[in-house]
Amino acid sequence: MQEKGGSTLSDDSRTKTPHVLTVAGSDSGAGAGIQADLKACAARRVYCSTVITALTAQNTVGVQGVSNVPEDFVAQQLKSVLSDMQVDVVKTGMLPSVGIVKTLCKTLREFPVHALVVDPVMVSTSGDVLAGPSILSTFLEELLPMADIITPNLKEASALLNGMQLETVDDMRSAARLLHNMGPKNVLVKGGDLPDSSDAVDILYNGHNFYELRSPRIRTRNSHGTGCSLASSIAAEVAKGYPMLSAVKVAKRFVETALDYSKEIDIGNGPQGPFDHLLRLKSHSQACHRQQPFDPSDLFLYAVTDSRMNKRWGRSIIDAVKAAIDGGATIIQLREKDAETKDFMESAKACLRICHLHGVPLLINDRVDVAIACDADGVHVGQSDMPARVARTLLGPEKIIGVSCKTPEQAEQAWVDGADYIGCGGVYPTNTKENNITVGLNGLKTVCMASKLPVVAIGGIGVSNARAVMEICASNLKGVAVVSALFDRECVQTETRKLHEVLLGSNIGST
Ligand SMILES: Nc1ncnc2c1ncn2[C@@H]1O[C@H](COP(=O)(O)OP(=O)(O)OP(=O)(O)O)[C@@H](O)[C@H]1O
Ligand SMILES: Cc1ncc(CO)c(N)n1
Ligand SMILES: [Mg+2]
Repeated sequence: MQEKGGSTLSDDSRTKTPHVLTVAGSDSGAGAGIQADLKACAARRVYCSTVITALTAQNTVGVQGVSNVPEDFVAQQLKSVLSDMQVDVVKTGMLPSVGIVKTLCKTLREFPVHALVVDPVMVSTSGDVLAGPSILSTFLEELLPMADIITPNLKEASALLNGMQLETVDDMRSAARLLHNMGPKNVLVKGGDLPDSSDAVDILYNGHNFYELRSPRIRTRNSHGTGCSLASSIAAEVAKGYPMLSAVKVAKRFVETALDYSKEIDIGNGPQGPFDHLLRLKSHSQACHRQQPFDPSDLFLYAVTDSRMNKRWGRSIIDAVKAAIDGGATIIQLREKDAETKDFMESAKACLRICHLHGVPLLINDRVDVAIACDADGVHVGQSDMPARVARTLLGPEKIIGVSCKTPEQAEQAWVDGADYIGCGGVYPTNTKENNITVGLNGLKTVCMASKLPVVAIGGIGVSNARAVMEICASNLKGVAVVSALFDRECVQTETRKLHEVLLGSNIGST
């Protein structure tokens, strides 16, 4: 065992994080270059270090300026990274001078890596020159023979082949074969710019077989940086250990998915906008749905729907939610144990619109997938559902997570796992849950005292006993959660209103 930074991990027990080093130019608009590489690697879950070869002043209109990084400073960056970090794959983008290409090749001979992905960037889609023809011979003589794959677009393939005309998929095949003769193990000729093609067609050639990779062409303005992102994603998959053909297929599918997700993004006034690698950006109207972070006072009157009760009373889940909100419910949880997933998603989306219109948060019971798919405000999980810590990594920091707890130990775990509140019960016996152990008012009080989180009481609570529950006088008991007392009744709105009045008269209502 070796002492390392205070820990006693031996070297072979350190897990290896796949690592791509990108050697490329900065794009100030952040759609392409280093910035695209970082985002693509993050999206593909691979660590990415960066050696910057040039700064470009660039936006969605074009490239307004270029300033090369001095060759010896590129060398210094390369050495800093490669001498310390375990890089699996080097990916190159903009290499603006012969000196920089030579420096890179020399350093790679000194610090060999598992694979080299070369995106022979020369001209941006806007038509601006990023690496002039003077570098062609160094590319051909030194860099290409070291590459595991090169990924030229049509113009770049043509430039590397002395101006050969490339207009059809057959031309792309010929180009791939000729480029392969120059030494790289694989050649991917990208057809993003192929005229009149309803598909995005790329040709991969490994010296033995041709693979025609097709995906539907996404109709979008936001395709700036597709080339850089594709090459980085290939590097990321190779760094994980995938063979080249799988890596290219996954990378292409990734670019396609991100382009499709990003169709509506509106950044910049030029002809080619950036896309969203992380599939996370939202439009302003979507982002405004629910501005407030979780407020524990929302737990005041917590209505939990029940599909069987709705069926018994012949009401839709949407009508049930509407009536509860009209009666004064302050938060809604959809608990649909029997619904088909597709129906559940549709109803959840409709309920979400209603809840947001009234500023009421909507949580989904148990089904983290449904919560993510319809962008609900959060989830409520039980002790045998997905652990709150896992739900938190899936849902992100801003969503609400509640956990059912009966004991102080469970309440402590919910806190450690990053939950926002706990639901404690059953306080009283209930027929909503079979074989449910009742904790009683004493159990509720014990959990409240032990919990660092706000608590909502649940189980057999209604108009007749809500006051007694609130009178246990725990400052973190913020409200009551109810199912039958609202939804197993003729008029949901009336029952909710009655309960609301009782709660207002209790000590939390008055504080
Ligand atoms: N509209 C589109 N829909 C789907 N896939 C696309 C689209 N445009 C490009 N692609 C794919 O994206 C990848 C990059 O191809 P492209 O030919 O655009 O590279 P490039 O010109 O080097 O990119 P850049 O715009 O960064 O310079 C390829 O796999 C290509 O098939
Ligand atoms: C910095 C940089 N690298 C690569 C490209 C090619 O998309 C670009 N436009 N800018
Ligand atoms: Mg292009």
